[in-house]
Amino acid sequence: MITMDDIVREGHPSLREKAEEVPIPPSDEDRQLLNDMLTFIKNSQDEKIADEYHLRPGVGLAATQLGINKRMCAVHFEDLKGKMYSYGLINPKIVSHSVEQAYLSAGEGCLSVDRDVEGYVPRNARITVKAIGLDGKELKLRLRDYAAIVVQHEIDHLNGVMFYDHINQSNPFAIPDHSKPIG
Ligand SMILES: O=C(O)C[C@@H](Cc1ccccc1)[C@H](O)SCc1ccccc1
Ligand code: NI
Repeated sequence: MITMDDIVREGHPSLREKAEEVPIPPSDEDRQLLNDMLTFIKNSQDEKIADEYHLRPGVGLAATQLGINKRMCAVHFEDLKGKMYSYGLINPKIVSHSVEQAYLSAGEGCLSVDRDVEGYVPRNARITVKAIGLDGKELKLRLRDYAAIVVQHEIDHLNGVMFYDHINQSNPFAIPDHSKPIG
């Protein structure tokens, strides 16, 4: 079972590495790891389990946050309209995106960052992602707003990018052009 002890924190080199593509078809070991990552996120959202194992609630997790240099991430969340997203993504790739940007009004956090970092994180408002799913089949996701933000946060982790890299350092709450607040 993955717990917070398995999640590397700021300063760990894995968070700044570009992760390696996963060989396709994914091995049973890789699929098991990705399933364990998805289970961690679900557990982190279960009050009883999260309390018992001291899990920080999360909506996504990337393999690089476990110190594992593989292009895999998992997401499990409801968007602001109540639509459920629950995916293990292998070799995810953003194949197209909107010019329009979006940012979470509350800013972002990270399970690998044990501090609050204030400021807006501008991201693409709409993205199309291609990946291999947990079942080993190709999948294509068209995501917008909150869902697009979560998946971009995770794909960033696979490229060694942290959410605060996107924050305007001279004015963290500057509203980027062509961007809209979410939440
Ligand atoms: O560190 C991670 O990758 C997991 C993040 C993902 C994330 C944070 C902010 C915005 C989009 C994605 C954790 O989920 S941070 C904690 C959290 C929990 C619920 C909702 C938002 C953020
Ligand atoms: Ni993160």
